[in-house]
Amino acid sequence: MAEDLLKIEGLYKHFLVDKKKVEILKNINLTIREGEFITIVGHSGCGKSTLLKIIAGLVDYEIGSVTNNGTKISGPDIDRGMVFQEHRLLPWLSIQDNISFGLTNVSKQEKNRIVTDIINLVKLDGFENAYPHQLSGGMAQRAAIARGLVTNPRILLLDEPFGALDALTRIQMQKEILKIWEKEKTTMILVTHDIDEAVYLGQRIVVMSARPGEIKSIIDVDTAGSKIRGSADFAYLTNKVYQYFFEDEKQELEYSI
Ligand SMILES: Nc1ncnc2c1ncn2[C@@H]1O[C@H](COP(=O)(O)OP(=O)(O)OP(=O)(O)O)[C@@H](O)[C@H]1O
Repeated sequence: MAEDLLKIEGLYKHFLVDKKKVEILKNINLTIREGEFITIVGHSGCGKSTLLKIIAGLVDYEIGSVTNNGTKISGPDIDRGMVFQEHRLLPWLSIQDNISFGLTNVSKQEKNRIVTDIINLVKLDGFENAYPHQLSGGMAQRAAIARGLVTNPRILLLDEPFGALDALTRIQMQKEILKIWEKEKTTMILVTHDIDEAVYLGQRIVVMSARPGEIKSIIDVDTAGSKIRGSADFAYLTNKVYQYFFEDEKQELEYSI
């Protein structure tokens, strides 16, 4: 059994908007084990990105505790890489320079070796010297994933990484991120509003309520069949998430009839 790595306990978060307190996250409790692939699915605005940013150390919180390997998270660290929906590559740097940007304290030779390996991993060989505008959306997102992985983080946080891609590229990228996860064994936490994606990628699926985001359910994806789109297991799981996802709306609908 893998070790517990990330522990979120009794986490609450609010933002002040127009001097008014807006509750964003409510009593989040979640323990993530080393090497797990966790997907977090929830309605737009339920606080998924905020939760990821708190784990990344980019946003603070009022109540609760978030620890990484027993240490309270108090800011960003190379231990936690992040990939956003937009690739955020620097347009004036080549792909290899973008990827190696965060690599400090290594010799030039070591840097070249690491970047070559990671470029192979994300299948961008031949495009080392290209610039971001010369890549397709999927390729740019692969470069962003490479940049997130280049420091060999223990945890990779993925905030809707495939959200801006067309449906076919998205499916391709989902397959690729699974292969990368299987090879690198990095703990991955991916936020999405796509139920299909959450089921296909996650070993556990965290389903959140609408804002203020609370965890409604954590679903284990434990059969091989559940990774095969079109299988009965896959359909069963997507339906299960769907039920949780639209529970509130169903209730509202029932009340209004
Ligand atoms: N810096 C901020 N200041 C004030 N409010 C914020 C800030 N960041 C986020 N919010 C608000 O917090 C809520 C949750 O935002 P968040 O981006 O975490 O949601 P999300 O679930 O990731 O949504 P989406 O799927 O649409 O990206 C939203 O209502 C948003 O307006």
